[in-house]
Amino acid sequence: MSGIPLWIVCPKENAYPLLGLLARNGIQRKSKFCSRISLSARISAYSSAVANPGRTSEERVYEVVLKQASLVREQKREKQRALNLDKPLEGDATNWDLLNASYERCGEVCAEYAKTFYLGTLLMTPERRKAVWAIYVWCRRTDELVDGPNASHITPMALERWEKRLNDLFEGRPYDMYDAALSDTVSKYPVDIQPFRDMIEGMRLDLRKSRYSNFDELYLYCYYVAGTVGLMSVPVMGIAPESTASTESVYNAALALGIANQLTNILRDVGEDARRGRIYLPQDELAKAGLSENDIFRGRVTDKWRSFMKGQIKRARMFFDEAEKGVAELSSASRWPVWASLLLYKQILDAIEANDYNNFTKRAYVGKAKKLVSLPAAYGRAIIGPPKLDKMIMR
Ligand SMILES: CC(C)=CCC/C(C)=C/CC/C(C)=C/CC/C(C)=C/[C@@H]1[C@@H](COP(=O)(O)OP(=O)(O)O)[C@]1(C)CC/C=C(\C)CC/C=C(\C)CCC=C(C)C
Ligand SMILES: [Mn+2]
Repeated sequence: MSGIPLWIVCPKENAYPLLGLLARNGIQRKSKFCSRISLSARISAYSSAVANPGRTSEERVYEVVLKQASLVREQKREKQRALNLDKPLEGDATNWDLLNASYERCGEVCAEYAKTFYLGTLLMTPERRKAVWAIYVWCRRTDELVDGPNASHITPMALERWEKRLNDLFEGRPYDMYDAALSDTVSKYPVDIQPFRDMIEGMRLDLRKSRYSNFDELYLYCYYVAGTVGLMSVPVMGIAPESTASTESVYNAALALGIANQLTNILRDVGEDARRGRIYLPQDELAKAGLSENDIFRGRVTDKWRSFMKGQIKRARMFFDEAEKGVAELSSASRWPVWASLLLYKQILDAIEANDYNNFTKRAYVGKAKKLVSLPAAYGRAIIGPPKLDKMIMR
């Protein structure tokens, strides 16, 4: 990534496995009148046999959702701290200038790599916007480790050093100016380190694994590399004060958006990934559809392939649907960028269909005109806030 130094030092201290078993899902109002069918129940119709006889990946990931949600509730109770969020940074003038310069650099990187998203962040309060930029840059740098120009030199040891560096910045010892911005952000917002560690775990997975036996394995990968982004972002973007949804259910929607985006990314990039020897699609589902690895490497669009792709697209859309239920619960200024990115990414699925499911040699992309139309559409949705509890009860 241009302009971002990727040197990393120090050995790893600890890895952090996912733990836990819990029930979940749907936007749960803080009312007993509203219940929903769980996402997992509906998704399982599209996920063939789950290989893991114990907990599913979804159950394991939900532990992280609950932990993050409880951190947010804890912080809500610390009223004074919450009041400080939009106050100027503390410390002497030099530190303050340096920190501001760090945040500005994060904003520049964000503007360069994700223009639409950057524009959306300009609607947020200055403090929230800077914090989202800092998270964006850390995610981008982490992704660049395994996906960027230096990716062939990246070893598990380099990822260990990156994780050590993450631990240090969470403890207030940043290595460089981008880290300094994130270090400041995580000291001010109730952001847990777990999703950050898990994203690094996703990069480790990318180094050692190029096949996924079933959807359960793929789900975990999608959580690591993208669901984590949702969990990192919500504490900063904030939940609307008038929201009656439970914190967990908003985090669940955020997780669903990350999963939906990553599934879409995988469906878009089937050909490109195959050329790198990677097949992210669940092997058991491919076999069930009568498709072999060679069919993918040869890249022929057959009826079997079309029918397989229809099922995959349907599942990705279910995750988008789940995510959509949560966007209205976010703080008003954060809804627009989230809607914009959701609508834009979801249209990649339409583009795959429009390409007659040829995701081997044709890249599905959303043209400028469609992008432009999506922005006011996103704005229209963003002005709708959380449903009122009395209306929910009457339904
Ligand atoms: C508003 C908004 C989108 C906020 C998120 C900002 C943020 C911190 C983004 C970081 C993204 C990033 C650099 C992730 C690193 C891993 C990665 C590249 C994941 C893939 C993204 C797409 O990138 P791209 O198309 O460039 O992929 P290639 O590198 O070219 O292959 C991902 C597919 C996933 C990114 C995941 C999200 C953007 C999830 C966003 C979820 C929320 C913001 C939660 C919203 C809240 C509710 C309640 C729905
Ligand atoms: Mn990538």
